[in-house]
Amino acid sequence: MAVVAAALRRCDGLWLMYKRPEGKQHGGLWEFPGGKVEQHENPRSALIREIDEELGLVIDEATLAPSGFAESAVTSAAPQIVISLYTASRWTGSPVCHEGGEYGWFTPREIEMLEKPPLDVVLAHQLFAELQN
Ligand SMILES: Nc1nc2c([nH]c(=O)n2[C@H]2C[C@H](O)[C@@H](COP(=O)(O)OP(=O)(O)OP(=O)(O)O)O2)c(=O)[nH]1
Repeated sequence: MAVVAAALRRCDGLWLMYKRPEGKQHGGLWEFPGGKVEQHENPRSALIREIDEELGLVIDEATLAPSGFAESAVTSAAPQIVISLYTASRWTGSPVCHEGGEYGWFTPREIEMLEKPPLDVVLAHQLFAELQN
């Protein structure tokens, strides 16, 4: 299953993380916001839809920059998840959690400490290691 996620960077250098609503898979954990790519969509249009639905932010496709990739193990128990991460530093609007959950703005060091779903741990490592180089 293809999943897309956004690393939203504010001009003061803080990054947005989304806390998934309790009761959902990975409820209460902090992730890079995003969701599943539907059949008729490409990854960027899916991400723009998800960020609008989840947080009410409007992002221009052209400003998204690919910045990470993670995949779950292949097993017979569940479909494999493949997540593509895109960075954005421009959008329109202020975040509002339309689907429950909450959001916060964090430094990379704070994000390392947040409790995250397994693939978001990988994405955070990749993103912040790349930025330090
Ligand atoms: N971000 C993230 N998602 C993961 C991980 N592992 C894993 O199975 N997923 C799954 C959970 C969801 O099925 C999907 C992310 O899509 P989503 O955010 O739209 O999920 P959701 O439960 O809100 O969607 P829905 O079924 O309610 O439509 O990826 C992980 O480590 N990080």
